[in-house]
Amino acid sequence: MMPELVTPQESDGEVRLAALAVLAQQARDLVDAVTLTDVPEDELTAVTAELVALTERLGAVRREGPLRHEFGPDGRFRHLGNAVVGDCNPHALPLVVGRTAEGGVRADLAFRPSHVGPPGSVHGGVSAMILDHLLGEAVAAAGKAAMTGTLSLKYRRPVPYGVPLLGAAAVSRSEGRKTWAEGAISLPDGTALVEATGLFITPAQWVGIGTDGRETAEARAADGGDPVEGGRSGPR
Ligand SMILES: CCCCCCCC/C=C\CCCCCCCC(=O)SCCNC(=O)CCNC(=O)[C@H](O)C(C)(C)COP(=O)(O)OP(=O)(O)OC[C@H]1O[C@@H](n2cnc3c(N)ncnc32)[C@H](O)[C@@H]1OP(=O)(O)O
Repeated sequence: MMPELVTPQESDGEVRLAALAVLAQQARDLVDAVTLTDVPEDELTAVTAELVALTERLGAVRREGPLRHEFGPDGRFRHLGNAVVGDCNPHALPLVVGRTAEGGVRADLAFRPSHVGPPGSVHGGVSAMILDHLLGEAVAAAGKAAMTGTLSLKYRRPVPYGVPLLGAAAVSRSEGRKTWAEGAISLPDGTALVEATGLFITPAQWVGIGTDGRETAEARAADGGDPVEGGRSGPR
């Protein structure tokens, strides 16, 4: 039988989303446990059988797609399903990004053993994913809604997992629809492990849309001052 499709609008109360975030965290802990487990084979088989049953229970009612960009109850734009920052996405660290006094962004982070690539250190693609997002957040902090056009990485030293690290990024310049940003993942003492530069491009159809998905004041003025009711929908 086909599972029933439930749209986000029908199912997403804040209490349910909070429960989903707890489930996502448990799933992250499960991934760590799978990555590091050394229990005997029969126990692996028994746990797998239980996980098959749990997977079926969760899949009994499925939504059409991952959680979308939306406005939270505090009026802030959020994306709980995001692969890097989404509290409800088990794939996300999740990264908690804050703004700096200088207009850039920063985030404390610690990679998990499941992020391993080369012996004892984090996969370069995982570092790239984090830096892509941080640079994008820096661009958003500068008021630009944009997507990554190019991303260039300099891997200076192996990135360890399981230890506190710092991610930071800031915009370096902006020209029309193009914005350049740079950033790094560093040890707490400031030693840079991976450095990134990127070009972010505001898609032509996003011109006049702010980083909260709503029409900007400039665009409203150009349109004759009529605000867009409820804002345009964000990227899916
Ligand atoms: C509804 C609004 C809601 C707003 C929401 C804002 C949220 C902010 C909040 C929170 C921050 C979150 C942070 C996220 C961070 C993560 C970001 C990602 O991972 S993004 C996924 C990976 N990137 C893609 O999938 C892009 C795929 N590519 C495209 O969609 C297009 O190619 C795009 C938008 C990059 C360019 O398309 P065109 O049609 O606008 O571009 P054309 O008009 O042809 O070119 C404009 C100029 O840009 C250059 N250009 C175009 N693409 C380029 C590229 N890839 N690299 C370098 N230059 C490029 C061109 O040569 C041209 O330059 P010349 O004006 O001639 O000087």
